[in-house]
Amino acid sequence: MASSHSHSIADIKVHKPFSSISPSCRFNASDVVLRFQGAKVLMVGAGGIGCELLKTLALSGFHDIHIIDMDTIEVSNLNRQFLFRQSHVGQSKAKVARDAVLKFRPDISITSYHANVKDPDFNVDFFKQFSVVLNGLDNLDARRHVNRLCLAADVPLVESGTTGFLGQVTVHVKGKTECYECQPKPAPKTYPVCTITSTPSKFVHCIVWAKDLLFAKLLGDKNQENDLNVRSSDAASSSENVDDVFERRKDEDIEQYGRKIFDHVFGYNIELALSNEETWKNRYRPKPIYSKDVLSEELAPQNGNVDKSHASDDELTISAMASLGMKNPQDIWSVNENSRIFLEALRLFFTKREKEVGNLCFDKDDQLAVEFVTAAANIRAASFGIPLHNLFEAKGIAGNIVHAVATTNAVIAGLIVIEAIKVLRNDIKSYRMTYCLEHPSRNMLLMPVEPFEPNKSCYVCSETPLSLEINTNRSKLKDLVEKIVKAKLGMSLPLIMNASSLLYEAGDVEDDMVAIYEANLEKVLAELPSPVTGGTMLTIEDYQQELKCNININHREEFDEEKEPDGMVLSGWTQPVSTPENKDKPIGNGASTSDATIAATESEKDDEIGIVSPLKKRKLPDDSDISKAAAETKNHKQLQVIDDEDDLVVLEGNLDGFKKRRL
Ligand SMILES: Nc1ncnc2c1ncn2[C@@H]1O[C@H](COP(=O)(O)OP(=O)(O)OP(=O)(O)O)[C@@H](O)[C@H]1O
Ligand SMILES: [Zn+2]
Repeated sequence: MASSHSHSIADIKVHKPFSSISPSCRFNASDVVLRFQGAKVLMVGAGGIGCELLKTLALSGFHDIHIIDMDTIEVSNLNRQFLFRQSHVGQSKAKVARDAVLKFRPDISITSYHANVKDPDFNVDFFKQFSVVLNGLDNLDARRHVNRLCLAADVPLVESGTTGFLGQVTVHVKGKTECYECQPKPAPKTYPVCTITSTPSKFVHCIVWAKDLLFAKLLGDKNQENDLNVRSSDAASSSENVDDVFERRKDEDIEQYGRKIFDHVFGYNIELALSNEETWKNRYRPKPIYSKDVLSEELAPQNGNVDKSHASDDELTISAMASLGMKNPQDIWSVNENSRIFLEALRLFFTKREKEVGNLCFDKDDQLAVEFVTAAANIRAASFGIPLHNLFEAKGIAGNIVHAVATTNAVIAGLIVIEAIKVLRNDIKSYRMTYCLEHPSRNMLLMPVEPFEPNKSCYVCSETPLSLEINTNRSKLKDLVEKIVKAKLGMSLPLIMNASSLLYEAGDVEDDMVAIYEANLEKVLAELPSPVTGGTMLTIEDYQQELKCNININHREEFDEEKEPDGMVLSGWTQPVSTPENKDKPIGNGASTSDATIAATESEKDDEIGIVSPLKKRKLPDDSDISKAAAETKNHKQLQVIDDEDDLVVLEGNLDGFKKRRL
């Protein structure tokens, strides 16, 4: 490798893989190699992006890579997580990924951790040992956690995400660029409970009802609050405790029980709802459906006539479709077929998976659960005049599935490594956040944008994020409240890692007082949306009514949709914030879709994730910026697409004299 760098050649160990990418790279090669050798890299996530990333890092000359992933390999990962094979199913992703890469790069060091990155072992000191952290995660919660640890440890973070054809890579360096949380990340779309329980108008509403209410009520934790019966319990006669309907009596035949549930939720509840004329003045009036109307007694006799020979005893393969001889997940079932699947799935849960009943959570990889939810959603859809969907579609909606595209992951992994190299070179001026687009924009498929500066009012990375005004004359109380609020709102970096346990100094305040304030504050703070996006006044009173303190929180700016560029809306990452449907509801923390609120990401065809056109550009480079960026990356391999032709064309090498290569 030709180099005029001042290090002696003996210092420079040139690695074949690196030399193979270096000719088109404007980095000073020897400098980078040296840094690579000393660089200790932490990767979080060994999934779709992670597998690509580990391979690219290893082939780019990185020598010391640590990788954390909490998952084991599933069959559904094999189509794109190419380091894994069928025989690895059930094994640790981090470990198998490590072993696979060591086979072709035996001379490097890869350390794997089969663990949750939120484990306390991965603390600030652990993070401090790394030169850069690279995220290949799939959820907001873990991303936030890593962001905060990187800030606390002062280690640069390269963050990434993909959804189908869309992808994003961003660089977060404390004090230099915005942190991952400088811009609030909107929560998954939520639906008002009444839309779900009473007035569904889209298939996704029926799916949410079937999954989060009916499935949860019949098969999940009985102690969880559940709005399934919200309407009927309002109107129910006092003679019947409606909750008893869902309990299976000891002597009750499973077929009888299934029909009782069916008639209650699809028949009786709809009739009750219809009794409120006001609701239906401007709406489609739903039709009650009773089992006797859609199923003849012979079709589903008391003891069942189904062919059970198909049903396997392996939990995740027990299938109502198999047991009814229905094979194609892309067939749309009739109401009769949906009703048979509904009853059969319920029967199979209560007979073959009895032990799990009461503990089940919906899982898109659980065949029987998907069948049950598909059937229940379809019967409800039929009742409300909503078009029925097949199992494949219903599964996609229920599991918020946007099919992963392996190529996007590979492109994003490459970009992560490019940014990591810039970070190691401390080449701040050339940091870019890069968007991978579904359709080329201004002839570009990859859209580089200069990173933002830190948001001065970001409550995570700025020094004085929230102003607290505490009106109390007892300074100890003031301290305590401040600490608790800090811990709860995540304002102080090391403390937020312990958000669940409140921090106070022993001896400051008496224990019983602390307990009282804790309880009271927990309650108040729990109501705060997080991240906070609107002005809120907290009033905290202690139980003894002796003290009163008001906390006035000056919130950072509201999320500005205008700043988000076209089409860059990633599930669980960057999404539009509010829709008329949910604008009155507080925005949750987006970390989970399984909490008490009914949440789902809209993924119906007519409203697909990622195609959000009304949004304006964020801080896109103007044409001169683009040519500047192009000039800066002149010698890089460029991946671009010409959009005036249908064929995908890759521009290779230097942009001045590029040659087109047809794919
Ligand atoms: N808190 C966490 N600690 C460690 N690893 C995590 C954490 N959260 C997510 N991950 C890992 O991040 C990876 C994300 O990869 P990816 O987006 O490809 O998801 P997947 O679970 O492999 O695939 P899919 O969800 O599409 O079936 C997963 O392997 C997951 O285990
Ligand atoms: Zn920030």
